[in-house]
Amino acid sequence: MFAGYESLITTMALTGILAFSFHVVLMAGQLSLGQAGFASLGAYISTLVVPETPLFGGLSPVLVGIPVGMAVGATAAFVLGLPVMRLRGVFLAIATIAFAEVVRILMLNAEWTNGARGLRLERWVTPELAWFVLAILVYAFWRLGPSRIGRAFAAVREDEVAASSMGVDVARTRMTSFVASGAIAGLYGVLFAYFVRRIGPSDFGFSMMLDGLVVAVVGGFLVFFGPLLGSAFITMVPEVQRAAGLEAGWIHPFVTGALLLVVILLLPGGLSSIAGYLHGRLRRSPPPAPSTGPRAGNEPPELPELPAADTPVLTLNGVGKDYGGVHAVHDVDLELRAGEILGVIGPNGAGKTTLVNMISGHVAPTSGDGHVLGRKLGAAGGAHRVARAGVSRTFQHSKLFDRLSVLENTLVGTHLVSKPTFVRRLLWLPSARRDENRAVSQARRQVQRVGLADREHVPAAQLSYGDQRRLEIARALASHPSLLILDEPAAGMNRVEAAELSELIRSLAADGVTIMLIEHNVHMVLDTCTRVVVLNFGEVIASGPPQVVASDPQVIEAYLGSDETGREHV
Ligand SMILES: Nc1ncnc2c1ncn2[C@@H]1O[C@H](COP(=O)(O)OP(=O)(O)OP(=O)(O)O)[C@@H](O)[C@H]1O
Repeated sequence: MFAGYESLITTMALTGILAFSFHVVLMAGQLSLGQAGFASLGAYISTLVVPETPLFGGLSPVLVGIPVGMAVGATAAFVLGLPVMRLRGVFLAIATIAFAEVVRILMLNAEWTNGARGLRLERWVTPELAWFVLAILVYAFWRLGPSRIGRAFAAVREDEVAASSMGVDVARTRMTSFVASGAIAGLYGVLFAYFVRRIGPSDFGFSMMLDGLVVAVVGGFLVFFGPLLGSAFITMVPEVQRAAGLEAGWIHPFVTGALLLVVILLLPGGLSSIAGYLHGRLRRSPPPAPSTGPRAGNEPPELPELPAADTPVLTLNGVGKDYGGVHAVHDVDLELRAGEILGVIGPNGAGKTTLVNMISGHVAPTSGDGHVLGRKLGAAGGAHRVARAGVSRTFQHSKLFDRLSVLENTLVGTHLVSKPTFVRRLLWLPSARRDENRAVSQARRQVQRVGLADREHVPAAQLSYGDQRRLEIARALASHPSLLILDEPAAGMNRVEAAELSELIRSLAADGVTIMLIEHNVHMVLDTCTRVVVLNFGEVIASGPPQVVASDPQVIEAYLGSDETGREHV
């Protein structure tokens, strides 16, 4: 069927498959290069089980090896992931390269692998089979993108701290993408082995890692068809070279390297981002929501009850946090009851952000104890578990997912109130669409609530500063929090915008949300809050109704009357 081109066509598909094993970790913001090791283990171990004759009905024996190779790759990734998943960036890359090298040396010295001479195998992989497997992968990644786990990958890639405060279990999400990468690399290993007919340890060396990475990066990891484009492009380089009569061996690596450089410098989203750009330009109407979009009559997901008015939401007893010799927060006692709007004010460096970081689980206290929504402060598990208890927050310095749109950012916020959809999306089950629509509906409500409905498809990075603050609030609201912590939400807003924000906060409290507002805009705090706490040098120096606190001489001395803060005075 592909007379004369079988090799080229199969190589293109196999390269695409290899690139997907890099794509899935890049999607979650990780640079792993251990795929050569997973592929090697998958390939060698599958040779122990793949029969030497066709299966019943003439099916390719490699079909037996595929699940084995995938299971081996996934298991190896899981075992390796346990120690290395705590590493980031270049350290993760180095650790995974070391793993691949260890596997290569083991295979080189083992007897059953035939050492450097390698193993001779039958060719059981046809172009049709290779492309069939690649098509399944493309389909799976297409369905993955707008699913709940796909959004979690994107959130972890864009900002791990923000992702965890939306309830995304960052460690688990990173491990999931790593194990998926191992499974796909194992799959590649099996197909590669039964295509080239002879495998040796050197086939799974550094150049294989680089090839896979280059294809994934050149194709682009923000769009599901990136590896497909990348492999088509890179595989064609030697063909074009041959057609042009350029036989020199250095041309291929040179062109590949140059291409990688051009993409990194000029096209960080890879070749597939051009397609995405053209798609956006050609479309007159705004692009659709990342999932199927809500339909008339869509209900938001089932949301848990908020705590009844006046029940304790937060209790702190003598809580403190030291950084070396700095007492960022010292001996703070605080109680917050459902329905309250608590303002926290104080000069720069007073400890406000450290206090909320302890409450939201991003920082562990060094002294004292406390409970937030029934969860012990500083308990193991991290910020995503605090979020699961019902705490949601914004950050002093915006932590938006810059490359995601307004709606996509807010959809990540629905993580805790939506259901996993990936497997059901693969099977095209109507319940997956219904659940996605519910999540979109929940997200849209929050986007509307903060006044960003007309910008829901704009990437977060392109919003004005004030709109970014609003988007952070929408994203925090999407999880239907019992306690909403707003860290300087009015920073950069003008008086009108701040007044609108104040109105929004009051309406949220009227709906039963308990709010903690850290703000330097004292007018706004006094207008909005039911109670105010003043921090100075990490300690509470005043607490009570806004007007009482505002006239406290100690507060005037420490904060309100001090010109050095440069803040608005009462
Ligand atoms: N990670 C850290 N390591 C060392 N010191 C820190 C750290 N985080 C905060 N601090 C110190 O703790 C103190 C309190 O800082 P924090 O950011 O909580 O104050 P803040 O009231 O939020 O200030 P601002 O209004 O400027 O945001 C400051 O002295 C700060 O330098």
